[in-house]
Parts: sequence; C-alpha cells; structure tokens
Amino acid sequence: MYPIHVDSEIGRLQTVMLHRPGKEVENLTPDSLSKLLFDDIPYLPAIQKEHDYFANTLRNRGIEVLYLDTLMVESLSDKEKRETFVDQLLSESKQMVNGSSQLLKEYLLSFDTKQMVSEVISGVLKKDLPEQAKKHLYEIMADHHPFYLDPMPNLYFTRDPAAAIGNGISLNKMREPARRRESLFMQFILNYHPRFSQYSIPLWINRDYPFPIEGGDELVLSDKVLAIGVSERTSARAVEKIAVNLFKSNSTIEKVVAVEIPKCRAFMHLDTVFTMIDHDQFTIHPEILDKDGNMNIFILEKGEDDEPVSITRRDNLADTLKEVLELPEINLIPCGGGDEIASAREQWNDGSNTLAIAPGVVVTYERNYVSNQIMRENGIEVIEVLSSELVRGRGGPRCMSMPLKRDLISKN
Ligand SMILES: NC(=[NH2+])NCCC[C@H](N)C(=O)O
Repeated sequence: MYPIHVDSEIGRLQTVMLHRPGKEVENLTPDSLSKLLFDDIPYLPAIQKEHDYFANTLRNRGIEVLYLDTLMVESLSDKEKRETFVDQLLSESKQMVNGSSQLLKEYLLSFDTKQMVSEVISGVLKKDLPEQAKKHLYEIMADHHPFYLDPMPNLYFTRDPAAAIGNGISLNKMREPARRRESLFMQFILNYHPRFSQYSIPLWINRDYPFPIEGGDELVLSDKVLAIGVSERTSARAVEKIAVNLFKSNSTIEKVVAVEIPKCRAFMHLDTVFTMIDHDQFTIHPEILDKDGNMNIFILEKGEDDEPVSITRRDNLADTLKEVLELPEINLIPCGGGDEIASAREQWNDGSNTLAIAPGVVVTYERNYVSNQIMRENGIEVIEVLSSELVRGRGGPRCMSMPLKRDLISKN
C-alpha cells in the first residue's frame, strides 16, 4: 500500500515516525549545549520513559508507530548501501572529521548495521578510535573538541528533517549545522526501505537545495493549502521553490501561505506559535501578532502565462485562514489564555505545539495546564503526556512526530 498520505494537520493519524532518544542526549555537555540547540542536559532513563509514554499514548489510539533507527537499519540491508551511507555521512561531516575519514569509515563499518546506526546517532569520540600518527599541522594542533562525529541529540524531533505533504515528501535542507545530517536518514529510508523504495515518491524539495526549510514550519492545512513559516529556520527562497515545484507537479496544493514570524529561538518554527487542532480551530501565541493584531502573510499561487508563481499580500491571520479554507468563522485559541506570564511560559514549554491525532483531538504536554484547560473549554479533547525531560530540547508533541499517513479529512 502506498506509504505516504498527509492532506491535513488533523485527519485521523494512521502512521507516524518517531525516534526514541538514546545515548546522543548523554553526549551533550555544558560547552556544546547552545551549538547543539539544547537548553539543558536531559536525564536519559527519564527522557526515554517519557518518550515511551508518548509512543504508547499514540499506540493506544490505534496509531502505527515506526522508529527512525529501525527503518534505517532495515534500509541498509547490504554492504554496498552501508558503505554509501558512511561515505555520504563522512563527506557531510567534513569539519569534524579532520583528515580521519578513512579511520572513521573503517571504525563504523566494523559494526553490525544496528550498532553502526547507533554510533552515528550518538556521536563518535576521538578517544574511541586508535591514535593515528599525526603528520599534519592541523592534526598536531588539533583543538580540544572531543568528538570526530558530533552527536545528534535533536533527532527525536522527527518533524523537522522531512515532512509529508500529500503523497510526497519535502526532504529538507536544515538551517543549523548541528542538524544538517539528520535528513540524510530519510533520504536513505525513501531510497532503500522496502516500504518506500518500491514507489516513486515525489520530492517537493530536496536537501541539496541551498536555502533552508524545516518541517516545523510546514503545516498542511488542507489538500489544497499549505502554510509555511518564514522563520529563523525557513527561508523565503525555499518557500517559493517548494511552492513552484508543487504547482508544476501533480500535487493537489493550490495555495502556499507564507507566514512571517519573529526570528528568535523561542519561536524557531511556525509550529511553536501556531497549530491546527480542528477543522476551524487553531492554537496561536498572541505575540506573533503586532499591536494591531496583524502580521506579514503572502499567498503564493500558480502564476498566469509564463509566470511560475503569483504572490499577493495579506495582513490578518484569521481572515486569511477563512479565505483559504473557505470557512465562515474560525477560532484562534491563545496559548496560555493570552495572560502575559502564562502565555510566555507555556509557549516556551511548547504549549502551542499540539499534535492533532484526529479533528478536535490533540496530544499536548501536561505542564501547559492553562492552554490545555482553554482548549478543553473550546470542545477539544486533550490527551496529556509527560514532559519534564523531553521539553529540555525545546520541542513538543508536534515536533516529536512525523506523520506519514492520515485519513482523508473528508472521511472524518
Ligand atoms: N518543529 C519544532 N518546533 N522543532 C523543535 C526543534 C528543537 C530543536 N532543539 C532545534 O532547535 O532545532
């Protein structure tokens, strides 16, 4: 059965890809936190327990949970594929590898596939490899960075490296060097995993495109409308590129709504300040609106004649949503109820980062009790999950999940 179908943010979730955090989060140190995009070091047994609780919550609702590392191991079924993967990984890790490519290659290929994938994710310490003769100045004067391959602690945010849109994938060039290698996994899974490789799955944008785009900014509002945040992580160029590619392909997307959000760490992706939770209900962090309640929004559509795209400006989010979704009314539910302190605190703790598993049914962190209560008052079913350690990576249930299949929205 064709493995990818996502034509909304809210259609009943059938299949999702997660990554259970592993040793990579224990390889964070105070010195590397900001480079590796964490605010603190999670306690591994506790973060795993919380993640398992999240995965079980989804399973209990009948959702199929796939794990990224298992898919990856199943994709690298022979020696040639393993070698291609290691070669590509090392060429993309140039700065750190520092002349030790061959040594690292032999080291990684000495493991079975499962262990190799886990080494790549958790990072390879210089002290793990046999000391090599230091011939070159850059080797003799090596810095004190302890890793040849940096750990990938952000991998449990499976939302960002790739996103399913309709029956295709946006395979993303990620903005931060600390996360760039992450989308390599999905490239190999699509090419080599039997669940995917037998189909020709369209790529709406590829990871070799020079300008960044991340899945946290990509919201499939309907089969015809895609919203994309222009943010700290996603460039206007990539938004236009994917729009043009969608319009000239067999995709059903007719409108791409580019929503500009402030470029700052707390608001890094659109899904940290805005998510869809029902046909006509959305969460929003009030601080993305200016003092008149407006913002910078552009609608991209297929152009006339030879023009690949036409662009028109809007400034009101609620009106734009009504227009593109053809709805008479919509409800924007403010994170933290709009209270100055509660909304700042709960937005920081991903109170707006809800994962809809069906129309009007969302998974959220239990800590965001103000936002959760307000959603309930608006008729939303809120399923709470644990978050003390998961939250330290600055992402919530939406960031931690990559939906691969949802029911068609009309069926719900
Ligand atoms: N879709 C999201 N909001 N993802 C959050 C990712 C958090 C991660 N630490 C980063 O900085 O990249």
